[in-house]
Amino acid sequence: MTAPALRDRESTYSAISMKEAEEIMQNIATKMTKHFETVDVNLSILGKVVATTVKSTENMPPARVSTKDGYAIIANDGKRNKLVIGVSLAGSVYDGVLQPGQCVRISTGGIVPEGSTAVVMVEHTICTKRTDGDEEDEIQLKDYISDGTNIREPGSEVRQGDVIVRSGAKIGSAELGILNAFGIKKVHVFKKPTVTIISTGNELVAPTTEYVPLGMVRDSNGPQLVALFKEYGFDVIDGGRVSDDFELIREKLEHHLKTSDIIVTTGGVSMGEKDNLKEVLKKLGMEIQFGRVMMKPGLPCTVATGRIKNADDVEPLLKTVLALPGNPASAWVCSHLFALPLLRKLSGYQRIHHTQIKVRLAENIKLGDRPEYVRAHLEDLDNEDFPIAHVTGNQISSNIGSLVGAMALLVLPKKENSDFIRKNELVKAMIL
Ligand SMILES: Nc1nc2c(c(=O)[nH]1)N[C@H]1C(S)=C(S)[C@@H](COP(=O)(O)OP(=O)(O)OC[C@H]3O[C@@H](n4cnc5c(N)ncnc54)[C@H](O)[C@@H]3O)O[C@H]1N2
Ligand code: MOO
Repeated sequence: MTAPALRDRESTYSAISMKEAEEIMQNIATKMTKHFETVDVNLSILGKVVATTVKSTENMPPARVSTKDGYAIIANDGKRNKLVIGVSLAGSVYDGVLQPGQCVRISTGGIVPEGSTAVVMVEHTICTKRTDGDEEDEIQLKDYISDGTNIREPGSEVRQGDVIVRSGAKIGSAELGILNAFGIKKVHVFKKPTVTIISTGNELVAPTTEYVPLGMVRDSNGPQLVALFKEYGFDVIDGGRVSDDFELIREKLEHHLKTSDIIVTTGGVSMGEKDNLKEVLKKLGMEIQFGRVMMKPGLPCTVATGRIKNADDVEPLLKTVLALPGNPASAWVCSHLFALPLLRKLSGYQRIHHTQIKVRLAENIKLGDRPEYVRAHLEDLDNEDFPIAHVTGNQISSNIGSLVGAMALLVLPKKENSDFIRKNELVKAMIL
């Protein structure tokens, strides 16, 4: 480690624009290996992305099915009175053949018997004869109906061989539903990448610490980021805390690089005399892709890549370390802007960035000398076309309170002609 008096007095990393940083991340995402797996169709696959298109193996519906409770009839037999000759309820099939002047009582989902051409709703009939007071013998149609009424034809919804879930689709309730409807037992999906979270800093103590000595800080970044990536459905390893010691950080990173695709660290990336992360990454043979980004919060946000051999991999794989600033708001915002899109891309998602909408400012906001991602709470008002954005308090990067209740990141430019962006102006917001 360099002695304080000999350290660089200017950062050796020029601050690149957000656009450049995003392009570099895109490039990394393209180069990193995607993993695949074949999994059983059950609830645990929610959120995974399908890698091989799934086609139906049968027609839906498989046979002619009634869409109403009523009577299967021959529509054009010219007879309004029909003899009730049997029953076809959902789950039990009438296997005779219908003749003119006959009908079969049928329920929604019941198989329409052979010979029948339509189903008349019970509401459109009168019972004209009954046995023992309760068994229907004959019904009368109030009106004639046409052929095909209230019948789902075989394959009318999905034909055998049709695509039911396309490659690239994220499995949600609808996809899980249709896979079950067709009895698909296994699907080939993108394997979710593994991300490890590590907090660095001599000052860190366990979040459960009751009396925190002066100068020490409870580690909130660790649990916060573990929770963030879990919230978005990724496989997260909690790598715990490590002091600012160069060797200890190196050992911890080396250990976790073997089992993770991505590591997110917090702390130790700025100009402090204990800010070792960039040097450790270089020592591990990784290439720093960028070391500062012209953004607030998150100026010293650092990303490095390197080919690392997994214990069981023959070929070394490209791994990425996102070394994020220790300030809680910086770590959280940079995780949203850089880590989540990368994780999504590796998981096979088509849309990797947060949705952007326009929102109306509830107050004046002072612009800074860097483009800024301001945390905001959104309110929907009946008489307003756009959601109203309320800033979540003091936006200093150390203010963890600014993250609570944040539903969006307002994308604000740096100050040019005006120091302020005014109340009621429309600005872009990333929905979280
Ligand atoms: N001379 C300069 N100083 C600083 C610069 C600069 O350009 N020149 N940049 C500032 C900016 S911007 C940021 S952001 C911070 C980032 O610093 P580091 O990444 O090196 O972070 P640390 O110094 O380790 O920590 C900053 C702050 O955050 C607290 N922290 C750290 N880890 C955690 C954690 N796991 N849980 C909760 N809080 C944490 C830490 O105690 C510090 O208060 O640097 C500026 N300085
Ligand atoms: O870039 Mo830092 O996150 O402003 O304090």
